[in-house]
Amino acid sequence: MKLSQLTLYSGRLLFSSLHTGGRRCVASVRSQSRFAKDKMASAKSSILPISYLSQVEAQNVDIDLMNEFGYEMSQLMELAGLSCAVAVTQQYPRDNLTNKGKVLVCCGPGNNGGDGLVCARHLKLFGYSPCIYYPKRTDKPLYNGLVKQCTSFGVSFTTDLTQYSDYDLIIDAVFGFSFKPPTRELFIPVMDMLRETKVPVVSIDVPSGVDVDNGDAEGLQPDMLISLTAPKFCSKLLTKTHHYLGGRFLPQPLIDKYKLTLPEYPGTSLCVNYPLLDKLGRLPNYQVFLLQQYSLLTKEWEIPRGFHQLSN
Ligand SMILES: NC(=O)C1=CN([C@@H]2O[C@H](COP(=O)(O)OP(=O)(O)OC[C@H]3O[C@@H](n4cnc5c(N)ncnc54)[C@H](OP(=O)(O)O)[C@@H]3O)[C@@H](O)[C@H]2O)[C@H](O)CC1
Ligand SMILES: [K+]
Repeated sequence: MKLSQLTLYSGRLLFSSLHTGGRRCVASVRSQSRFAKDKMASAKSSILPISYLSQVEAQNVDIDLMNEFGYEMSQLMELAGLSCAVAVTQQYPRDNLTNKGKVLVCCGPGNNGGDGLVCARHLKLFGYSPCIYYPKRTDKPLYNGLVKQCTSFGVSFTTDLTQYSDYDLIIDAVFGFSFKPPTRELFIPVMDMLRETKVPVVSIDVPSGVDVDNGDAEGLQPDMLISLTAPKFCSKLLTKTHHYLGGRFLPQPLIDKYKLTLPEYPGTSLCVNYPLLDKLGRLPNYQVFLLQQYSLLTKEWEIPRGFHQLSN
């Protein structure tokens, strides 16, 4: 099945041209296609792409959350790490995985690593078998507590990166939005492993090792990215990556202050699956395909909540 053009307009999913091998599919979209043309002829599309944050903005949002809104870092980290664990269960349900959820969680020295420790604990609670690689531990009460919690929950730790192909998934919680290239020596083995492995890699907040503002076309291209609060500019290069937004803790005044356009979280969800755009601001093909499958399956032509309108 080949979809050659898709337009999202006024909250409805409109197919303007669909080529398919199945007659039933052709018939079922024809009336929608006519509807799409009528609508398009009479109206102008509105554009609501997701907002991106620079490195400095992301750091300022963090500071504002704590200084202006009374959050503690441990609260933010708990919500961030939990949303990552939930997103992983949605994208990679445990029972679909060959080793029933063996996950290597690679944690760095900063808060991104802290998110990884929280995520590992929740994955354990969700029935996965996480194992943590944590080469540079931070001796602060927050991190010592997170390590203790993981140990108490029976999460194991490893210093061995050679057996990575035994895992179903690898979580990249090495560096987040404060990373400054180049990568220092201690982290080169884990960065090499993340780039080379064929095991799906899930990056928390940003793909580790890439320039947060400019990205890196040669850098890590994870299979899944969970952006926290809002995606960072570097994620614009990740057009084949499953993308989720997590960290549901932004108060409206901060959304307004940073002029953020973000998808709505459905109901009580802690994360939302949301497409990243390609360089030209279009949906990448696989996301189009998912939307199309959703519509054909459910016969609903409304965009699932969380998918915003995109321009022509
Ligand atoms: N508001 C939110 O969205 C929240 C996000 N959270 C998560 O926090 C990270 C950002 O955390 P931060 O501690 O500021 O930064 P990092 O985790 O990216 O890493 C900083 C540490 O990494 C070291 N570093 C930096 N560059 C390099 C390098 N090239 N090689 C080796 N090590 C490097 C840095 O060392 P310094 O010596 O330079 O200080 C730090 O040790 C965000 O991305 C989210 O994942 C919060 O959990 C909740 C709120
Ligand atoms: K990361």
